[in-house]
Amino acid sequence: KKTIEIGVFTGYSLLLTALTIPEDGQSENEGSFDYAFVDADKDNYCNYHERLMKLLKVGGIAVYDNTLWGGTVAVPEEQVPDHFRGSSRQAILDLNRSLADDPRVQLSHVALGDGITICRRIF
Ligand SMILES: C[S@@+](CC[C@H](N)C(=O)[O-])C[C@H]1O[C@@H](n2cnc3c(N)ncnc32)[C@H](O)[C@@H]1O
Repeated sequence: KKTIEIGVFTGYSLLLTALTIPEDGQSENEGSFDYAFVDADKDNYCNYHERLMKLLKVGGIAVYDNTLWGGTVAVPEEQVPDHFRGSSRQAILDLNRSLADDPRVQLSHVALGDGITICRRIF
């Protein structure tokens, strides 16, 4: 019912969320969000994750977009095309590693679009 989105742009993904939440859905407060969708500046994904671990309730879901980064997260460094290189790709690699090591969440990676990672806060 309570959702937050970081990186709204056209509002396309936010609209999908808005159409899905119940009529009495709303947005605010620490430890109380059911759902978060993150599709903003990749350099801050790890920071957003730390904030969301406080904002989400236990059992709440955070979804991170672009976690395949064009598939280059699974490509040897020397084979990554130049236009995929840079701080954003490094930030996605850092996020993927830190989520895999994060005992606060259960993870599911979905190879949909540019990759989404679904995290459920478990404590
Ligand atoms: C890829 S777009 C998001 C697309 C959106 N999910 C949609 O369905 O249209 C990324 C958005 O993140 C925003 N953004 C970038 N850095 C941000 C920041 N530090 N804080 C909040 N939003 C940010 C950009 O302005 C842009 O609107």
